[in-house]
Amino acid sequence: MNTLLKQWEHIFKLDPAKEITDEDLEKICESGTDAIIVGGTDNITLDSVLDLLSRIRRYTVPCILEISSMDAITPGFDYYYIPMVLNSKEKKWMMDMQHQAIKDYVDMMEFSEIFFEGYCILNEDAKAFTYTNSYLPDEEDVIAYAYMVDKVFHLPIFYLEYSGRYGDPALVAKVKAQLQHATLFYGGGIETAAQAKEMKQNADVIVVGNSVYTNMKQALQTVSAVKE
Ligand SMILES: CC(C)=CCC/C(C)=C/CC/C(C)=C/CC/C(C)=C/CC/C(C)=C/CC/C(C)=C/CC/C(C)=C/COP(=O)(O)OP(=O)(O)O
Ligand SMILES: O=P(O)(O)OC[C@@H](O)CO
Ligand SMILES: [Mg+2]
Repeated sequence: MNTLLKQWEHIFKLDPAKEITDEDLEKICESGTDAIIVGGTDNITLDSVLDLLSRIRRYTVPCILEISSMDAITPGFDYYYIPMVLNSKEKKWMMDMQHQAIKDYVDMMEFSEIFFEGYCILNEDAKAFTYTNSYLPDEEDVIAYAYMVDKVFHLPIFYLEYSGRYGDPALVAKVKAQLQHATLFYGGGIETAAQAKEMKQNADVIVVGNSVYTNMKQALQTVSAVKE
């Protein structure tokens, strides 16, 4: 277990398919956030990942590649996060893509840098939801997935993903109560300091993505909101 995971509270997720100016990137990297995840669902190319990586590397903030495509895997990141989508209706998004990638990359995999994430995608309008052919689980399903991540698969991360929409704080609290080992990531629709604070009351780590591209000033305020 990487002890950093237990210390982190706030992460920005930057999408290589979206534009960000050098000035805004500097503000994000120097914001006091604990790490930057590079990731998104579609149009992720090796060139765009490498470009963003080299720009983030001007700063000391830890940089993680969240792998969504086999075409955009590259060395040079501090850590690699690998999603496994628990509520996909297709086994390939939970098991088969990861299985094939391990066959292809096993000789290059440094397991102390690689973290598998049990993903539960709860926003039907998120690209990742459609892309992975997921279904909408009810509360009992979500709690059971949390149990499986924590006690069956022993994954380091359970990721409650509402990408693009602010989620249900009460459900986050129930999931948190279920977890003894896994670190709980919450991501989705966090735009304000108040929302960041509310979700951080139960999630171990909050992830802020889209608001970097829609309201930078507010996005930056989410860092101090969880670290006060
Ligand atoms: C060369 C080298 C040193 C390699 C290092 C070794 C290494 C790390 C090898 C990798 C091994 C491995 C097991 C790879 C896995 C490969 C893979 C493609 C797995 C499938 C992942 C997956 C389930 C993808 C589906 C999409 C998804 C869940 C993406 C997660 C990110 C996410 C949810 C983004 C937000 O999406 P959304 O908001 O809906 O959309 P946009 O932001 O784009 O609008
Ligand atoms: O883009 P937002 O809605 O902030 O979500 C963050 C992250 O969980 C996306 O994978
Ligand atoms: Mg997004």
